[in-house]
Amino acid sequence: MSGRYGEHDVEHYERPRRRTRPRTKDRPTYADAVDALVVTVDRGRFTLDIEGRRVMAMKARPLGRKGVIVGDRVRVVGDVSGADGSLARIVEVVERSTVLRRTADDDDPVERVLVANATQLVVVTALADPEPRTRWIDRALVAAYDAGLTPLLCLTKADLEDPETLLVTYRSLGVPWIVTSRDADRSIVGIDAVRERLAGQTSVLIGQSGVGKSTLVNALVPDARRETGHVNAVTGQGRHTSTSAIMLELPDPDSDSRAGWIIDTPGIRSFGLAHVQPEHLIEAFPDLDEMTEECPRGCTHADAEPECGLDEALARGEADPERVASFRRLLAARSVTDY
Ligand SMILES: Nc1nc2c(ncn2[C@@H]2O[C@H](COP(=O)(O)OP(=O)(O)OP(=O)(O)O)[C@@H](O)[C@H]2O)c(=O)[nH]1
Ligand SMILES: [Zn+2]
Repeated sequence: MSGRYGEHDVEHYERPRRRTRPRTKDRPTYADAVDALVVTVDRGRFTLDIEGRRVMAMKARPLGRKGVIVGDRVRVVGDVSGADGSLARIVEVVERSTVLRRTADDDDPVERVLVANATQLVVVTALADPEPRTRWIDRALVAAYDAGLTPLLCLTKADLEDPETLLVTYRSLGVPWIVTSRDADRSIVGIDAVRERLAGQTSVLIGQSGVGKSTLVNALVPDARRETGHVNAVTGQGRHTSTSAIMLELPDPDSDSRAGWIIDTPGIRSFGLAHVQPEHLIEAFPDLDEMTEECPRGCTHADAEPECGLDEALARGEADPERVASFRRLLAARSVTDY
């Protein structure tokens, strides 16, 4: 740590006030700051990963009201030792490559940015117990496509129900999927395949209550509970963090290194999707997007739109009716409330 960035001179590297959107490049005053990754957020305190160390930090004043969320890559100054009682300061948030967000909805009145820089959204659904809810899956997929994350359907409890019934609904969308089940000895069949799909990725796992998400996380990250310290010894329940997201290292079983990152989302059960624009959603389906070039201005590409290019492509026999129908189902899922 350099004396220049001691405890008390935070103001000295405050940026000129007129610049509202700072870029990462021209910031010579932060030259001594180190790179870190935000792994948890809890009431204004941030747990960072710095070269494998866990370091507590808070926002420095220059950041103002700018949000810092799980998955953010940040620059920090101050005490970055991670020693007990130490506290570093976050002076900068590096531009995010992706942002997973939710609009305010019935469950949560505030629009939130949930997770930064994730690459994959793993939609965990049980094939039975509880019954799969396709509306909910559709909404999760919309959130993934809108955020630019690759979706992965993870279908659990295949020991209770054949996955085929559910898969027919998603095949024409081309959603990648993976199936797990529980063996007689209670081990999870398919966990190695899941691990392979998570390697090299930063994967957000979401699922409704009881689908087996914790079972998966515990199988993938053997010391997940210890690492997060989020399980209350009395109730066995996780303590709620303000973003309800926790970043965990996915160990590589064949080496000491890390295979990827998992972001568990206890408490995130729904997605408000009011922010999703049809024009943006269709970009996740380049073949369909191409067919909408001649659409009337403002066309949402929904069923009832007059002269929608999707209908014209269907009429010419150039579009797969099931794929168009599935895309339109996703479009409609943006605004349903009974999921
Ligand atoms: N039959 C069967 N049961 C499973 C499987 N995976 C998990 N379970 C059971 O399903 C129940 C719910 O699993 P959890 O991992 O706690 O589910 P969760 O999604 O984390 O649910 P919350 O804790 O409410 O968020 C538990 O009783 C598990 O033992 C599976 O592949 N097959
Ligand atoms: Zn259209």
